[in-house]
Amino acid sequence: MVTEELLNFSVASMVEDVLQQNGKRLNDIDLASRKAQEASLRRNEAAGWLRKTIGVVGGKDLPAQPSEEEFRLGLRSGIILCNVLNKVQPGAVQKVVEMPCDSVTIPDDAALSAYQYFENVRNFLVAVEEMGLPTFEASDLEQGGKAPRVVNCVLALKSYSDWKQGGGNGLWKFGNVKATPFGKQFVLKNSELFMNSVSRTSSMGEKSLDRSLSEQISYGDLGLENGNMGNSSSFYMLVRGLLLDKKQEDIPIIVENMLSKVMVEFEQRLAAQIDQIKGSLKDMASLGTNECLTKQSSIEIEIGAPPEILNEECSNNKDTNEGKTNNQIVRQLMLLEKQQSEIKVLKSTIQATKADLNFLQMKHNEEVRNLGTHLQSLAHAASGYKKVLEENRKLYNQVQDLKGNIRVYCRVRPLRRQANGLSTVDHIDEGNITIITPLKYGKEGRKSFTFNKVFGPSASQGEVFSDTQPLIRSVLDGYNVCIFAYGQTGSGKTHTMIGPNDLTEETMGVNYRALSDLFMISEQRKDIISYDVSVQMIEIYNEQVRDLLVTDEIRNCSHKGLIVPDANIVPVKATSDVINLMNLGQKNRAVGSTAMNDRSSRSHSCLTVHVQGKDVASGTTLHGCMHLVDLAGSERVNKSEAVGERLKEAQHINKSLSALGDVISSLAHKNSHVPYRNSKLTQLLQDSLGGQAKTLMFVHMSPEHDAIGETISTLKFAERVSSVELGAAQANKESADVKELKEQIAILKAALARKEGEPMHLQCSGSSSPERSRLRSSAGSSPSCYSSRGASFSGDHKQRIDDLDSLEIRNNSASKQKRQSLDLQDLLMNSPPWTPVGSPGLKDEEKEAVSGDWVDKVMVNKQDSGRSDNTLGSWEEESRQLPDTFYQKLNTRNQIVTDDSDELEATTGDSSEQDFLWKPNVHKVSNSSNGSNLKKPSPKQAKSPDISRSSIPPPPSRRPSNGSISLLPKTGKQAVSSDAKRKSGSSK
Ligand SMILES: Nc1ncnc2c1ncn2[C@@H]1O[C@H](COP(=O)(O)OP(=O)(O)OP(=O)(O)O)[C@@H](O)[C@H]1O
Repeated sequence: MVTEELLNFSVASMVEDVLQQNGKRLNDIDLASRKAQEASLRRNEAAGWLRKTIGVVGGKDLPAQPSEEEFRLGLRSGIILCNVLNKVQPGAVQKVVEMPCDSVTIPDDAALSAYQYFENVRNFLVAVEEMGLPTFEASDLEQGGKAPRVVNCVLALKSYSDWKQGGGNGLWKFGNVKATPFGKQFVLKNSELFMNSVSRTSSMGEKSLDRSLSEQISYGDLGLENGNMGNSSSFYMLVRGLLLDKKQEDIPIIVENMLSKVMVEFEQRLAAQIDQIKGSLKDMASLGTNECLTKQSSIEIEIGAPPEILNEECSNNKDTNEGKTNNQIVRQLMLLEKQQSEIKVLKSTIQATKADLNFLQMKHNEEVRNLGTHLQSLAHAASGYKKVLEENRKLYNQVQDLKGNIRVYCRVRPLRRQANGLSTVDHIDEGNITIITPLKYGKEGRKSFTFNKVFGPSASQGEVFSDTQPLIRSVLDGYNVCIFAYGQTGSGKTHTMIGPNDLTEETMGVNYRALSDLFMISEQRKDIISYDVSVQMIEIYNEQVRDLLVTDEIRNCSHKGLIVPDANIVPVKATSDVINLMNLGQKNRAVGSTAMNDRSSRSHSCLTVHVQGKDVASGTTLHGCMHLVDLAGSERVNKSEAVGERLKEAQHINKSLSALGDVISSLAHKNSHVPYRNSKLTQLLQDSLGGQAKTLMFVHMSPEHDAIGETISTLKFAERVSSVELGAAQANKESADVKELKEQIAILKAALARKEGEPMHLQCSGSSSPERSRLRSSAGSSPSCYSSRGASFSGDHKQRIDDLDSLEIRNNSASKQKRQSLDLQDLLMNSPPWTPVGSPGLKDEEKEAVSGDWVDKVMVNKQDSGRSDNTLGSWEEESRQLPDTFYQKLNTRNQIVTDDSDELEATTGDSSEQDFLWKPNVHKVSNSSNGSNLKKPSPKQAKSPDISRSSIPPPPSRRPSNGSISLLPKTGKQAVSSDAKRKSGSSK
């Protein structure tokens, strides 16, 4: 419904305005032509409708577009009219008199039968009148009659018929005629023509006008109904006033004109109104969506029409852009509304999805928590498993240590670039390595080796060293340790032991790290034990031992063969000292370029670290020694393309390495004879391989395919090495009491010497080769001069002496201890029975002798006293002659708790010649109540070849007859002076 505000005019008032404005002008309209045209159109319409209703045959007498005359003639019989009426309103004319002949053929002037004429037309007019339709006079069908009246009647009937066909609902809008067939109908006579005119206008096909008029009337009706009839009477009066003085025929045209004006006015006002609405809509669009929609719906309510109608109204202005915009806005609003409802749906979907997600997340979190717990338990189990593995490994190593096995760690060098990424290593697993072998080496093309540990190509220097650390601790605990690197040339031995050329803290090798650790631990223990550390560095080059710690030129350590004690032994206080020394040693080392390695070591190098510790509280001393050996690499001379000097070097290297192989093989088979003396290298390593040292071998392998032959033989050799049992290592410790006892012995010796009455230095200088003599004399009786090989050695006596011709390896602390112990034995052997214990009155030089080369002096003294040719019998004899008080003294000291070096066993080997094998723990002199105290040898013991069971040393008869001087460890200067001494001795 359009309110006054929105549609701010009523149809009635508008019509009134138009009528008032235009009423006067209507009179001026020239209606003549229009009247004729109008009459013709109406007639044609009436004729056409009649023909159509009655059919072409029934209406054959009436042309489609008849003239006025033709129209009159066609209808004058009344037959067409009656039949049409009956079609529209069946039974309206009860009886239609048909003409005996075709009415057209009857001439106009021929008189129709009165019956025909009267009956049909009269019946028609009566029926029409009863229907309330406009009628005409029967005479209007006669010549000179008023045909337009007939036309009006027909068109009214048509109008009625249309209304009826449209359903006949409500009022017949043109006449208020009730659609009752025959009842009296009230017809407003005054409006009759007006209505007919309207009907006519409608039937003229002016559809748009008709529709507009209908709508106007509809709206008009609404206006009237709405009570805007305050001026309806004036509107009525106005119309009546306008039409009153008009001829009846002119009225339709006047009304029509008026209506046209009304229409124009109405359209103008409506357009203005729509513009106003559009403005409102634009405002709404600029407002929020919700307000917009609210406003839109309020407008819809007010207008009383759905948006489609509004759209339709707007579409009337299609040609204007504004109309389009309006359409768009409305559409957008609808779209917005639709979107809003969709958004609502989406929101609820999102809410549901969110709830689902929360649930899923909760579940997920729960699962993650469960997994976490599970994982934790797994990790716990895994760490437990790892711990067990680690424990197993430790236990295994402990068992190995107890058995004295040589530990073997395998290290694989990274592939060379030229190898194209093809490695012979299949996989590495803790202590196992599997290599891919050519078919000839194994059925499967795979071969596995087991070692204490295997390091892959990516293992860092730190990782490699970490498993070596416990050994370093052992050195400080008084053990002898040997770490040596073995492997084919170029397999990474020097890299492991020293590091690459460009040394950094990360790339430092075992040597540096070991020394660094040594100092670190000694620093940590300094409140309990004070340590002295000294270093030697030698190399074996072409079967010659050379001192590497010399600043001028590398020199052989001996004029004849090599005597290692002559090598510089340099005290060191800090890692930096060691680094400097090692750098010097490395510089002096024989290195050459081969086809296999740019920086190939052409010698075996050995860095020896001596550690002496003294327990601050108890005074107990310990001696540890560590050999760090970087062997020269084995090489196939054809591969290394060695010629000349290099070839000679290679031959020496290979020879010494094969000698090492022989030694290992003998040890593995527990042969009684081990061929140590076959090379300088095996002599050097004799302590470590045959003694009680803790020995570790780093076996290196090159992963390239062309090295597979060497790799397999290297790994096989390493496996054999790992099977060698050396016996459990023992710490070299001696108590303060033992030390004291030794001092007493020294005093005794000094006293003895004094008693002999000969100045020792004279005897000493009189010796043609004192060192050799000493070595020879002591070799048979004591291992004291064999420094690090100290406690145990095998091989025949002759061999030992021969070994000494060429090599004397600097004694370590353990051997010093042994020597001291054996000095006691010497004393026992050589002291005359009358020698008083603890002879008083030592002179200053005697005291000096005690603290210095007392062993040499004593030995020389003994030798010169003519006892060097002692036989076993005479030695026993002499031993027995020792006063009981001496043994009492020893036993009352009750403190001769010695380590391995004090416990010795002389035994006969399988060889024809008598071997002396010094073994640990055979005899222990202890203060335990039932312990075996040092006793005077019984005659039985003396005779028995099982002298080894006695704590008494081997017979002096084994000693060389000539005098000898055994050298104690000396530091740099001492070594040089000793060397000079030796030289002068030899020249004599
Ligand atoms: N673990 C490693 N990581 C990186 N490079 C390595 C490793 N091992 C060895 N190399 C490199 O391989 C080359 C040969 O190594 P190295 O000189 O140590 O071999 P070698 O066994 O001592 O040889 P030779 O017996 O001929 O003296 C060197 O350039 C070295 O830096």
